[in-house]
Amino acid sequence: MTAIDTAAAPLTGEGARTIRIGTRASLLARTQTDLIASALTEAGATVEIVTIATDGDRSQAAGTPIAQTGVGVFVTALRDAVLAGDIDVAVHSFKDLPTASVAGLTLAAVPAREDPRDALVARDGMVLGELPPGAVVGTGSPRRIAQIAALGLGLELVPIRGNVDTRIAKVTRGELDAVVLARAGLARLGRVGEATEVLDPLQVLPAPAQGALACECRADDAQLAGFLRATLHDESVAVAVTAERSVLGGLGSPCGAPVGALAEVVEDLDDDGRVVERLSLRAVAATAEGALVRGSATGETEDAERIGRELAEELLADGAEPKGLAGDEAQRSSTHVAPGTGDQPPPAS
Ligand SMILES: NCc1[nH]cc(CCC(=O)O)c1CC(=O)O
Repeated sequence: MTAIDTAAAPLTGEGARTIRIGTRASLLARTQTDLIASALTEAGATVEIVTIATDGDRSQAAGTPIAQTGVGVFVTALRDAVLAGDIDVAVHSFKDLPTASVAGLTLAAVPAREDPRDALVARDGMVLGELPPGAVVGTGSPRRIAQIAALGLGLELVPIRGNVDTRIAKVTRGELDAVVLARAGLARLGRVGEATEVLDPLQVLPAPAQGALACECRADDAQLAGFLRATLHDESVAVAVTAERSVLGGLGSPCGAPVGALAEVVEDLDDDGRVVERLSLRAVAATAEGALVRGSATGETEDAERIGRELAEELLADGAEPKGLAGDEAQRSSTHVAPGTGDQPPPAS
């Protein structure tokens, strides 16, 4: 790790240092990074966007199946660039981050979240319930597969990868009857109008942290971390995402396992009729047989981590598989996570 003298120059005003923000090359990643860059510029900072080609992007371009590209490929290159001092900030889709923290990096800000739900893009404007039995639905995510299969609609679920545009094009071209995607990706790309249904979390819970972003910087760059937090951070989102990811961690599952979780900070009345914030959390996990177990919990916002972990314990007691197979959508890499091996790094998704 290179030691960098960052404290000398201010972040705004006369003689300000330029904040270099790293992004993956995909249109969605660049759009998300632009959003963050605009907010920082608005706050008076000078920013530069640096595109980092990740191993995942390179192998995708070369046509390598995701199962051979290893874990965390979409995240590691960005993190390495921050640690090396090539960039100052990494903007990630939060749901792609492994639950383990990385030495030398700090999660400086969790910005406002997009609608976290999943969306269906189907031919002829259909919703899930209108698709005929045998209709072919593209999704490589074990979480989506488990929950959609459980609806008992007789749909054929087929693996699919690629960016948002590639996936929707398979429906437009008639190769698939429908695809399931994160609504947040569609919204950020200005294509939410192409969704034919937004899936009800009562039926399909989104991936932990879906729709949220994570802004990381070097842990020793306290000046920047403080600025990112002051400018971008949304504490309610951070609390919700903490609870959701704690379910994943509590199950011992890598991100991308067949685990759904959705938390919200809601207003409630305490015993004296005062308005208080409370955390509400729902989660779903698959059993080894592919059945679903569901649970929910509420509590104090400051207990987010414990609430998530305890809900995970309940799900385990109800038969949830302790370690699901890896891979939410593009990150599918089930060949990398052998059941029972406890010491592998968690794959990203
Ligand atoms: N696993 C890939 C991935 N990571 C983040 C998003 C979408 C944006 C988000 O969830 O914040 C997607 C695509 C998808 O699931 O459709």
